[in-house]
Amino acid sequence: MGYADALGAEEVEARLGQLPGWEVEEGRTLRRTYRLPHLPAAIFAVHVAGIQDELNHHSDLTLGYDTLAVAITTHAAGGRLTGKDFDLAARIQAVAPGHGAE
Ligand SMILES: C[C@H](O)[C@H](O)[C@H]1CNC2=NC(N)=NC(=O)C2=N1
Repeated sequence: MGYADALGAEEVEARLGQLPGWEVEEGRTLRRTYRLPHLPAAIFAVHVAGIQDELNHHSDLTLGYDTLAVAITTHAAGGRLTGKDFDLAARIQAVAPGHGAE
């Protein structure tokens, strides 16, 4: 199985278990909305954008007044979930506390 092949339901659940606060929508999209009450959400968005370019894997980001909503799927897998989606989410999750994102 290649790295960008769609994951099975069991593997999706296992990997989701490592990402508190994230949810899977319709088995196809990995989502989390962060709230940033103290620091600018836009700075967090720029940091996320840099990680995405480094990984060459990109989410849809929605910037709000004090929120950043992240939605991740793999277009090359027909909009299904792959290991790349979970790896990106884990990288975002790792830097979120430094931005006061909760
Ligand atoms: C050519 C380049 O590798 C592709 O377009 C990449 C870029 N970022 C991507 N991001 C996501 N989420 N899915 C993709 O299939 C994808 N493909």
